[in-house]
Amino acid sequence: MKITIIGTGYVGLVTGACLAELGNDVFCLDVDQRKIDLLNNGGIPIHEPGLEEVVARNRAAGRLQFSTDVAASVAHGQLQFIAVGTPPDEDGSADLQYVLAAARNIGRHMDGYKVIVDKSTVPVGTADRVAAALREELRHRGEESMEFAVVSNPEFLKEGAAVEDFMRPDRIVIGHDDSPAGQRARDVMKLLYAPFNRNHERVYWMDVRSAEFTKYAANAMLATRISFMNELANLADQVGADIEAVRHGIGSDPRIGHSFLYAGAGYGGSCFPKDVQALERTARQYDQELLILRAVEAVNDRQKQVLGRKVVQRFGEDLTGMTFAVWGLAFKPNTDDMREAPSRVLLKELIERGASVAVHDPVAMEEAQRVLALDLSDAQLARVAFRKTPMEALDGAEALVIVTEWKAFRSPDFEQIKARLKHPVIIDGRNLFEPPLMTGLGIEYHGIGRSVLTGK
Ligand SMILES: NC(=O)C1=CN([C@@H]2O[C@H](COP(=O)(O)OP(=O)(O)OC[C@H]3O[C@@H](n4cnc5c(N)ncnc54)[C@H](O)[C@@H]3O)[C@@H](O)[C@H]2O)C=CC1
Ligand SMILES: O=C(O)[C@H]1O[C@H](OP(=O)(O)OP(=O)(O)OC[C@H]2O[C@@H](n3ccc(=O)[nH]c3=O)[C@H](O)[C@@H]2O)[C@H](O)[C@@H](O)[C@@H]1O
Repeated sequence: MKITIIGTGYVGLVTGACLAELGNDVFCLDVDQRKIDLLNNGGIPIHEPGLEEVVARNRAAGRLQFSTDVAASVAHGQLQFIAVGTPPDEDGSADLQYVLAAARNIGRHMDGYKVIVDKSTVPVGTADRVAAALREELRHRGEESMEFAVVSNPEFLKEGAAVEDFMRPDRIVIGHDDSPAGQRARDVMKLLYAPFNRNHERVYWMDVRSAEFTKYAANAMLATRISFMNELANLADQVGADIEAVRHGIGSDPRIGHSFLYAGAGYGGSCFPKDVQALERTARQYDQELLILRAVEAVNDRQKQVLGRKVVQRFGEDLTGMTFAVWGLAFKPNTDDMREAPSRVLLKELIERGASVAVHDPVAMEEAQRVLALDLSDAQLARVAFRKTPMEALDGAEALVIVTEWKAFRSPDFEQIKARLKHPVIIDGRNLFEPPLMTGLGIEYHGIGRSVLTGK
């Protein structure tokens, strides 16, 4: 099928590349000329396992092209995926300016039936606004009778596993209306997703508003589980229980399940924080307050400070003259994404208390330099040393603080850690190690919600 993807970011690029991999003819559009040039020169703007190979293979096969040419992009696909950003507005609601701009571009150039697919995460009711923007453009052209349908097809992929998630989705949610154009769109979408739906009934058909809502409900539920566990972990620290034992204990109940129950340094990334806020904002527009989600957000803001708090408890409020080693900067492993990363809150706190930091991340160091320049003053940034290896970050540091659970951090040489640090102290925001093992190695270990095992 001929498909246009508008917005070549995380979601757009992965969607475009994966649909091309299945034999479709895909045209990826972006307004960012540098991004398009990079892709046309064989580069990849994001770190995402497996993506580079899929893009290269399909470009070479002539099934995947990148361009900034709007008219050509509209002409190309009967399916027009909108995968542009929906960042938070000042009040926390989703900013729809890029989505609506994309819709208007389609309306300005289309010359026959199109299926517009809202892939971006957008508030309930957005499909109607997309349709209205498009219709207005058609009216300007005197083409108001031209047929189109807007369907909602939210994306559930995770960064760091995006290609895998897209190719083997747990579910595909598609919302369409019952008009003739909507029914026709359903047939087009059915054909598109047929390869994903061979053995299992993975596609959930519903009305458009329910599909839009499903995306927010999913992210809000996942964020709720994390905040719930983080809050209990802090209590476990107080009462002398082990949150990891508790996690196993409750996860074995199939009604609860094991996934997404890891206590840690708080959730970050481009989606949970913004989507929780946007759903709260939608509720407020209907004079309703989502009390649970307000708490989820507040707990997460507090949890992002947990590592700083543990450093202060151990080393005092004034950290002047001290250096701390920090492993992991990205908001999660296998990505270079630093959006809303808990490491940013930790680094700011340590530096404001007078400390210096020596940091290492396997892939996010370049991106970290960029975002930390926004978070910190020049003088503060001068106190951040970027180290090539995890071990180099340890030299002369008071303690090691772990923020991101990269695989490469899971089996370090503990003797070397002890030898390089001033004190054998690990403050672990992701519970990577077993506390009794650490004690046996002579390491003072501070996990999240595990104080019973360390006597801290
Ligand atoms: N990043 C993720 O893991 C996931 C993101 N989403 C949602 O997908 C949407 C996109 O997110 P990302 O891909 O992360 O954003 P992104 O910021 O990586 O990419 C968006 C792209 O759209 C381009 N763009 C903006 N306006 C445009 C226009 N009028 N025409 C063409 N291109 C335009 C931008 O230049 C940028 O390259 C958001 O709504 C997000 O919430 C959903 C699931 C997963
Ligand atoms: O809408 C989106 O953009 C995406 O948001 C999340 O994906 P993502 O943000 O890439 O990453 P996650 O793996 O969900 O992790 C989010 C944050 O939660 C934290 N987390 C996750 C799981 C857990 O048990 N504990 C925990 O603290 C991670 O460290 C990370 O900071 C969802 O998992 C995807 O399904 C969704 O498509």
